[in-house]
Amino acid sequence: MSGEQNKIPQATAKRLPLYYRFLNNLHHQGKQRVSSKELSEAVKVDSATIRRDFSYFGALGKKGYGYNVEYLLGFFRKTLDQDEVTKVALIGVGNLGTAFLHYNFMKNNNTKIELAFDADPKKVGTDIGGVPIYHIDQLEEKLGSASVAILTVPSSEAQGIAERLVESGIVGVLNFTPARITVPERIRVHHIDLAIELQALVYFIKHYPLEGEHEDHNGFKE
Ligand SMILES: NC(=O)c1ccc[n+]([C@@H]2O[C@H](COP(=O)([O-])OP(=O)(O)OC[C@H]3O[C@@H](n4cnc5c(N)ncnc54)[C@H](O)[C@@H]3O)[C@@H](O)[C@H]2O)c1
Repeated sequence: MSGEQNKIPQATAKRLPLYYRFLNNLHHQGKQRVSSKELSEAVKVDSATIRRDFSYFGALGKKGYGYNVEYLLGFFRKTLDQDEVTKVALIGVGNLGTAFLHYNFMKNNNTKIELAFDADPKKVGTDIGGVPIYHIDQLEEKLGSASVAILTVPSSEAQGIAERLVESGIVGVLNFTPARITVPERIRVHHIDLAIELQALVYFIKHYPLEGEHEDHNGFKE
């Protein structure tokens, strides 16, 4: 996301892929318009938030008409750089990595795992779901124009591999290992830890019981 969209608040920007996925489905079903209420029920974000979010992109729904699906999709595609495929590399083809390779990310957006790396000679030279697996020693040679990497290696390997990725021009890392990696400030790292998410969910259930209030999918009240 870049350029003129700099002014969109981060909370709004985070919801864009969610909106995009739903609108894309509507588009495939041949729907031309959608109301904020329909959107709200589908993506579980309250309609006031949706209206505020959409106002940042100059999409003003009309009363009794709703939003034009095609206009919104066009906007999202541009904002999320969906016209261009972002090439993703996956490092570590174990339990988790294999599952990701089987999942077809392209179904909903233009982010695609193009290649994978592993240290296990039994895996090198094979492919999963059409994604070739190279030896980690070939990282620098094969990475090509991939700009994002998914890290699904043992945590002890994470820092070393992250450094090599940064050296090779990767600008974003989706880190599934429990290791907190240190990278230069210009590199964006998103950390995903199911154990921590589960613990947080259980804590929220206990301490913040819902009383019919709407929360976004990260549990934040609007
Ligand atoms: N984020 C989560 O919610 C979550 C859930 C489960 C596991 N994990 C983490 O994800 C990581 C992977 O878990 P898993 O169950 O798939 O493990 P796994 O042992 O099945 O897979 C790890 C893979 O990494 C490869 N590998 C090892 N060293 C390497 C190196 N230097 N370079 C390239 N590849 C290398 C191994 O050959 C193996 O194929 C672990 O760090 C684990 O703690 C995270």
